[in-house]
Amino acid sequence: MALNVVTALGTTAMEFITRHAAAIAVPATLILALAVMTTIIPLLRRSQGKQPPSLSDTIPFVSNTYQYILNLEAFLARAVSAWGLGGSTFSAGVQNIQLMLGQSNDIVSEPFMIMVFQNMWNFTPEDLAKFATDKSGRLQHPRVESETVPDRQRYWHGVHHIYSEYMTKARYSSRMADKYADFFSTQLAAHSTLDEWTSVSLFGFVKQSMAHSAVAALLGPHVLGLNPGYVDKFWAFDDIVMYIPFHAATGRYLDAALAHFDWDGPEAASDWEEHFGSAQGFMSLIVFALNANTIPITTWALYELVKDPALFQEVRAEVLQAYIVDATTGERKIDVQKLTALPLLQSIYTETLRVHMSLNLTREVNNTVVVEGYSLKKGAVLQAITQLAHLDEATWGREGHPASEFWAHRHLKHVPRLEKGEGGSVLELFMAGKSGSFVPFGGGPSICPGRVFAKQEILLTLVIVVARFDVEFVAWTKLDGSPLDRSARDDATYIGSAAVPPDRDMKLRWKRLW
Ligand code: HEM
Repeated sequence: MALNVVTALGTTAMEFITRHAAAIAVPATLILALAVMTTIIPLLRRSQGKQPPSLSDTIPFVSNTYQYILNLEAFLARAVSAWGLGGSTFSAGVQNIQLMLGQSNDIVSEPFMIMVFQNMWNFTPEDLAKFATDKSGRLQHPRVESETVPDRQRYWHGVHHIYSEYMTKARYSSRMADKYADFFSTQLAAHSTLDEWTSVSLFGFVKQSMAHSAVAALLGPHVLGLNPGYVDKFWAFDDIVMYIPFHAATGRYLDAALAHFDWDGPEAASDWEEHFGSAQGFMSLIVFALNANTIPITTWALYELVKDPALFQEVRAEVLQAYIVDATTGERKIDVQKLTALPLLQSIYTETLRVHMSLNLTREVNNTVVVEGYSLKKGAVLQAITQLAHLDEATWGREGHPASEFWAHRHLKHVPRLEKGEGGSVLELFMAGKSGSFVPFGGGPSICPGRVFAKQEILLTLVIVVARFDVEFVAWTKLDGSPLDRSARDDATYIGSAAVPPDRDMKLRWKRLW
């Protein structure tokens, strides 16, 4: 049962947790153990026995709050084992996830997004009020009760329209991906030498160079020139340390972009313009921090490749097929269409997202719905925990390769070449029947609109490094570069909220081949 029901603040256990955590600074693990033992475990047992609890019994926490006072990593690990997911129990969970993430007016994401706009994105009260009063929904047709709302006051639909018309369209994301590949190649050239070995701290390098290149591709390069240290401010924001300087820096970029942009000129109709970046860049500002997902995922994939030289060579042989030679310039270029069809690379991408994406997808009940006999009333908050779906042993486990571990070949199968009469077999990506168990980008009207670009960005980064560099592992270090004798693990502070970055850096040496 990967559907987690959360009531609003005010349930008894929640009050207990918040009051005691604040007043007597009880260690987080103790509070967690108490919450799990006294409330959650009995509820889980009961729910397995199919006796619907009353709403006042529902699992008592609110993710934002418990993230700060409880040990969410330990809680989720406990939940995975306590639920004992597998077989028919989990297939019920998958249906619940699909129900929750579907295109429905009964279960919606808007109240959660308003909380995010207010707490993370510094929306003015006026703008917040516009979104809060628009009940017409995100879809093209307004909800029945809002049919008279004029189009220009359908703010949610406006945002959704930009996502679907610009962010997810291949025309724009491919243009942005091309720009990204150019910027990233320039970064790589500046941090390596042809035919000579250079030392690099991989995570530190990827954090700077990928963020720099993605920002330049998304918003145009001027944001970086106008704001020295923009990427550092972004990471400080990501740590929720200094978010005001980051918003101020973005504001400076917007002011300058608006001052320089010629709305009547040819740029107004182009796919990519240097002041605004792509047409999607402007509207993507409010969710820019989500770009942080691509960098941890790419870093983990690179860690796996560097740790395993045989896998590195296998991937290199595959990705070289995605390069084409430009007939006019003689330069080698990546064919993005070919890239997204390479089975091993896709399996590694899927596997990295499966293992390291940890987000509690959140929705609110808008009209009463009945789920497996549980009546969920308006205002109840629902969470689908990606980790429960992604780490389910029955769905993902293979002999010698438990679901909790990365395995590059997990999503591949050999398909006979019979139709071509050539004999033998080819490798193909195999995800049949697993879509409900793999939700790194969420679903429904709120599904991540950056997913097309994100995939291109991640795959391009992996291909460029693997094809053009010889790489040797040197040592694991702490994030500040100091020595350490253990390998990287998920940084527990990100569990439940995003793609989880590694808690350690990898020192390596690399040599650029071309
Ligand atoms: C590996 C990379 C990424 C992952 C795993 C990821 C994941 C997600 C998830 C899980 C959501 C919430 C979906 C839901 O509630 O159903 C989301 C929302 C969003 N993402 Fe991404 N994301 C990634 C990259 C990106 C990029 C590169 C962009 C922008 C270019 C982006 C823009 C957004 C936006 C705008 C939303 C909010 C959608 C809304 O208004 O509801 N994401 N993302």
